[in-house]
Amino acid sequence: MRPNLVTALTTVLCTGVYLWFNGRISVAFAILVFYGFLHRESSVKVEEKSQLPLSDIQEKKKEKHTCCGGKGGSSCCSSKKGNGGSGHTCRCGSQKRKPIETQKQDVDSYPVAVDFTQAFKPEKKKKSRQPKVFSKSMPIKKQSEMLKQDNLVKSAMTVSNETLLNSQIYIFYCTLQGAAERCANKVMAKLCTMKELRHRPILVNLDEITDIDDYFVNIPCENALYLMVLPSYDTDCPLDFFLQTLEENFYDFRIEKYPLRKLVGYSILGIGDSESWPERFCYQAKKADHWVARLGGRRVFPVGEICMKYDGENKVEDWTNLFAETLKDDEPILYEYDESVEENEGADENEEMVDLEDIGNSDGNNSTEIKQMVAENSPTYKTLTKQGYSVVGSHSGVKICRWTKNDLRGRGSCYKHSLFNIVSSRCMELTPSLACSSKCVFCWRHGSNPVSKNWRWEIDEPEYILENALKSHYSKIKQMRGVPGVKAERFAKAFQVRHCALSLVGEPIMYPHISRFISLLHAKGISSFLVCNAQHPDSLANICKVTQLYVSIDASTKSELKRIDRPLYKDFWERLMQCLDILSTTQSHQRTVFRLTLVKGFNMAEVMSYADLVQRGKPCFIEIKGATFAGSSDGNGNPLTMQNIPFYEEIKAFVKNFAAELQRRGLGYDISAEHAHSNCVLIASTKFKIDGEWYTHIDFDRFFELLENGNDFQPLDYIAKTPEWALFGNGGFAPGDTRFYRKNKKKGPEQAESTTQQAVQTTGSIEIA
Ligand SMILES: Cc1cc2nc3c(=O)[nH]c(=O)nc-3n(C[C@H](O)[C@H](O)[C@H](O)COP(=O)(O)O)c2cc1C
Ligand code: SF4
Repeated sequence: MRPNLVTALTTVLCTGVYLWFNGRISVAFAILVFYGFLHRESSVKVEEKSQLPLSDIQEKKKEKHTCCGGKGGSSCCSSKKGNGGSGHTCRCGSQKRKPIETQKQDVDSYPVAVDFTQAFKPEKKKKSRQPKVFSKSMPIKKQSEMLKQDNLVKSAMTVSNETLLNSQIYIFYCTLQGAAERCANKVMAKLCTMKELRHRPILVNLDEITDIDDYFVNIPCENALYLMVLPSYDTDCPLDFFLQTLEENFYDFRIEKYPLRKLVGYSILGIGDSESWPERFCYQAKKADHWVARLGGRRVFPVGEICMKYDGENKVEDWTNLFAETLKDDEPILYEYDESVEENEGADENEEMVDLEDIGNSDGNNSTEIKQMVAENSPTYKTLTKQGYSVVGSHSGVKICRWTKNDLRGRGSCYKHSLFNIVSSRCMELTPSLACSSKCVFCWRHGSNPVSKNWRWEIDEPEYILENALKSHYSKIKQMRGVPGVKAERFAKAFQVRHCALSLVGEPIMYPHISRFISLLHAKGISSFLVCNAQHPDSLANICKVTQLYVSIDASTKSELKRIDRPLYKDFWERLMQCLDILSTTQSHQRTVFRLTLVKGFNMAEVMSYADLVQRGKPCFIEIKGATFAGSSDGNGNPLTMQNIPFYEEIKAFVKNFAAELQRRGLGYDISAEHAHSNCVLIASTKFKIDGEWYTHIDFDRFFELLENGNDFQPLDYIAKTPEWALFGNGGFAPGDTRFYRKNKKKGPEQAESTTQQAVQTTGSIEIA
């Protein structure tokens, strides 16, 4: 039964009963009319409800019980008619509703979907837009910790713990042609006139620094401020190594993240040539600026970019004056680095990951990306050619050594003749890599040849190098025909090279195709003497058969080796140890030689630790030679003076001690041969002493025979007897040659030795073959 019918029947029944008991007709009529009115209202509502779907009905029921949370609106507990109602107060805390028109405007101006999930969380503190200012009292260490935590490394305001005027300014420069040095001196002169500066600036040639990390990982003092005067070169230059080191330090996980944060600040003055290199104008100064900032440096003055072509020095003066003014201002500085440089880094990294062998096989299209080691228009090229080198291709060099010239004139061969039977007039001195991974103090390099840990240049094919090296060598030999005293027979034979000393300068084993190159030499009947610096164990382990394999042992302890070789690798000592192990295992089939170059005051003190190295590497021979003078210490990064050059007597004393120590340990070595003229003595394994006679010489014909046979062979398989004149105690000068003495020098054994000393020293040259 429908509810309104029941109500109607009940109403009519009640009205009838009321009239039965004498009720008044007018009242009964009024009741019926009132009922009729109510019935009509409720029927409309029931009709409306019956037209809604069930879900909507349930929704409406829910709405009824929802609290508005104090916001008001259609679901408000106080609202009777939803959105249609107006003007009443919400009991659950809602404010008075706004008129509909105002509501409409608000809806338009808010996001359509509002996320209330955060609405009841505690309100977040708004991020301050003010840059952070580190107060002076905050220690630097704490600053850097804060920066790490806050990730606030790209941009922040900084002040230093020290005033700029109280800083110790270091003016670094790097130069090839002298302009940067002149500018650095100018800056120095200006700063020295500043009375407010409390410390006199210090001028430092970047190329003379033994270890860049001494300044760019560790800081020399607490109040250091760096100013760098840097040129740019689009060819290889020493600055490449500096920049590479900064970058490597940034990515080196062993190094504290922001080592240069300890600086009071830094600024860079770039010099270049905007007319000739518009695209790359001052690019290396900008790169240095980027990496110093990435390493935590605080730029106190913008990078100078000065074109030196016109009026450069005056512009440098203007920049310096502004820089000097800035030193008087200790206001906070915004720390930032240039992110655009970083964006390109990915590309660079990918380039570096290109397989070296692939580079060699490429069609040359990479030339825009991969530089030439020594490009024809580079300052290095000019320096090398001035010094008599012929640059072959882009990374190899040949030079006729002075012993080759001497031998052509019948004045004696180099020490390798008396020690091993190499004839100097038939020897070509060559390097397939002018670059090196060390900066030895006795090297001729004068700070201009490329340095790098690994190969990162274009690669020339071995065939090309050999063909052109021989051409260059022969053309230099040809020039000798007019020299007085040249012996016709030796001159003719000199056009058939029989030996190749792979040393000269640089590090030959860095050349990626070194084994192929050696095999080409052998195919032409040229014996190979490969000298390596014991820093590339992987290449050493893979090297092919060599006539004689040298490893330079320039010092016997880690600290001495660091001081004398100035190696680029941080793990240089471990690398040396690995190389020694390779010599005594994988490469024990080779005729191996330790080469010691003795430098007084650097590496002559210890024989015990040298003996340790011999015990480990078990070489066939130990060649001990006094260093020769490579020029003054004046500006070329070479700290040696004449005081560091040992006399032959000192060399002999060292060798005797050394041999005695080896014998005391029962290692089976003894002194065998010498070449007094070169301050050189040979200690050999007693395996090469057969029936009481030394066999340190090489039978070259036999060596090639064995190679051709293709079977494995050992050093003892191609030995020859050491001639009498070469044995230790006999001087090592070959009969048939005429000893040449300089004017006003007396003859005789003792005098001859000291004359040698003088002759070698006055030439200022260095024989490292
Ligand atoms: C081979 C060569 C390459 C150069 N490459 C650039 C270059 O890429 N960008 C630049 O701004 N200047 C370049 N320069 C100009 C030198 O940076 C400029 O002459 C500078 O003053 C040399 O400084 P230095 O005399 O101290 O070596 C180059 C100069 C030479 C000789
Ligand atoms: S010094 Fe070296 S390059 Fe010169 S002749 Fe001797 S081995 Fe050859």
